[in-house]
Amino acid sequence: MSRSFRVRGTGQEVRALRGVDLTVPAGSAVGLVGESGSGKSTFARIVAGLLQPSSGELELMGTGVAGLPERRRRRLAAPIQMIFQNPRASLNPRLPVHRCVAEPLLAQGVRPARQEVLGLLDRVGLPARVADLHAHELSGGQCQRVAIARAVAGRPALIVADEPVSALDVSVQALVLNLLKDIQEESGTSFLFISHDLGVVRFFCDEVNVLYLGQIVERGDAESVFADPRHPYTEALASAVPDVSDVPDGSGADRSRRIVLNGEPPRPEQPPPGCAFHTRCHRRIGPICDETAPELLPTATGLTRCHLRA
Ligand SMILES: Nc1ncnc2c1ncn2[C@@H]1O[C@H](COP(=O)(O)OP(=O)(O)OP(=O)(O)O)[C@@H](O)[C@H]1O
Repeated sequence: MSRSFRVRGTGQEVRALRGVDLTVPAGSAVGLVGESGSGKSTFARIVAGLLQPSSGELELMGTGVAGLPERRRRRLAAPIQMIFQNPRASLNPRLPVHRCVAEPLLAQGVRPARQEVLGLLDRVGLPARVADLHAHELSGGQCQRVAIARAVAGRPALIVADEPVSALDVSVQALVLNLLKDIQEESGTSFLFISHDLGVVRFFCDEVNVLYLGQIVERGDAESVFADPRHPYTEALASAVPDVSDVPDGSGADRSRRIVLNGEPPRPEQPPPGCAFHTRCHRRIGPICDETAPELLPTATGLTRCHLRA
């Protein structure tokens, strides 16, 4: 699917997504990784029904949603829950925590018993007293736990987690990630997991999709994409992930292997001709990269969009 925006003032068109085709199979965790502006949130918002694609179609549980009456579309989308980057902003500040958590159930016409809500809070590691507090009385990590309790309350088929740990302190990130992983493994809920951090996506996901300027440039199972990246952009992302086994004192990344990309990503309203990545690529092989857009083609382990490694 594709999605464009008109920039106010200039009237220029931003092609935020350019033919992104992605499936989240039941029970699996699919990751979408890329820099800021690559189109990750646009994709998440389309899946969550907050935005329409400009072309292409979203299918939920095998049914295309385009042209469906609103009530039917809502019913199809009911088993989808979102977890956002900013946990405090995603909770209604006027409601106590127990009401925030109960929201998806109330939307389904079910009024949960207090005990059920306390059980959900317990599942995300929060004590019962938190139920009567408001978002402003909680830490960022606690807010994200509440948001997770709310997301799982209605037993969703799919959770779209858009940068769920990026706004949290590093010390809390691992706790929240482990919690999400436990939930995924216990409940079999499918996840579309979005992050700019390939290390986080590798930990969480079965399959990884790498997005660059609104296009998927690599897809494969998480371990192969990380250990044997086929696209130079993925290679650079992977090299930035600290590998404690690389350095004698185990303190962080081996900087000698780190690939630093040249410059900022090009502006999405003016993507470069040829391969969109050629302006920053450390493996550019010649004019073909500057002039001809590579297709997303199969490799031994997945798909890649690169003249060099297809
Ligand atoms: N409503 C909008 N109007 C105009 N341009 C938009 C709109 N929403 C997104 N864009 C543009 O689309 C491109 C993709 O944005 P998107 O937020 O999907 O990227 P992202 O990968 O999620 O980045 P970030 O991590 O910074 O949120 C960006 O260039 C952004 O400026």
